[in-house]
Amino acid sequence: MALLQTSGLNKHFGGLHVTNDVNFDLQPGEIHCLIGPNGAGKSTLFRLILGEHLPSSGTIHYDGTDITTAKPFQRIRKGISVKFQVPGIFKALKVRQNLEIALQHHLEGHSLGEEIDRLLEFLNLTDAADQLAGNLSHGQKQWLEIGMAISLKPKLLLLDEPTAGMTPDETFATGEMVQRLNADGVTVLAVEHDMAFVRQIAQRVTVLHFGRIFAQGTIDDIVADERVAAIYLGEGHHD
Ligand SMILES: Nc1ncnc2c1ncn2[C@@H]1O[C@H](COP(=O)(O)OP(=O)(O)OP(=O)(O)O)[C@@H](O)[C@H]1O
Repeated sequence: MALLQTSGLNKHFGGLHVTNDVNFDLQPGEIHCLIGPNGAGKSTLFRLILGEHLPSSGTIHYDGTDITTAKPFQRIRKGISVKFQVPGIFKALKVRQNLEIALQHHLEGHSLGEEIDRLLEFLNLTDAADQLAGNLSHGQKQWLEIGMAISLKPKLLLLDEPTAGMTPDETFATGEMVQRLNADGVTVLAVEHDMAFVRQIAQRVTVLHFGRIFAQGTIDDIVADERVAAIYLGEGHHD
């Protein structure tokens, strides 16, 4: 059974039909990348899954229950977590303190310290633990964001362009991080423009175009699909 399934999902903003009859599934344990030209409706589909938008019609099932109208916090409680592009870290606090805030609701004392150390190591941030978060490099800030998002031990992690603005080395390290998370059982859905990163992590790729699922398959299927190449033609580089 799918971990997440959207059925006949539609979203209109006034006269604009941004999500168009989307039947999209995520299988438990997969890393899935969502790609498509600018304005294809990727962010809108994310926000529908998170409950930040409600669909105009259609349903969303997650982990055996209908969450179509569930509030965002109810979805978070069910194990859906997100890392957006816009930083949500506390820049004036140390890296360690940021993780402490994220973790303190469900851990305390000794186990809190241990979990922070484990997360710091996982995020390649052990050496930066006592730096102010605002002084981290761009890539390190994104990793701290990922740390905040995974502190709740989600079943499903949504990543919105996780490598935007990163150096190739940071991008590759992020891919390894996502793969380690996935090896721990986390299902991942990433919106991403960097095809090298998509190739590194994706087990399955969905292409959205004008709000519809245009193609789906492995990265090799997608790269070999001339129809997919055609929809990107004429589009400037996006990053
Ligand atoms: N709240 C909103 N109100 C009105 N129109 C919206 C709203 N959110 C998105 N749109 C429109 O829906 C379309 C799809 O936007 P969306 O951000 O989902 O695309 P995207 O594939 O994520 O694009 P990008 O790759 O540029 O981030 C765009 O035309 C956008 O202007």
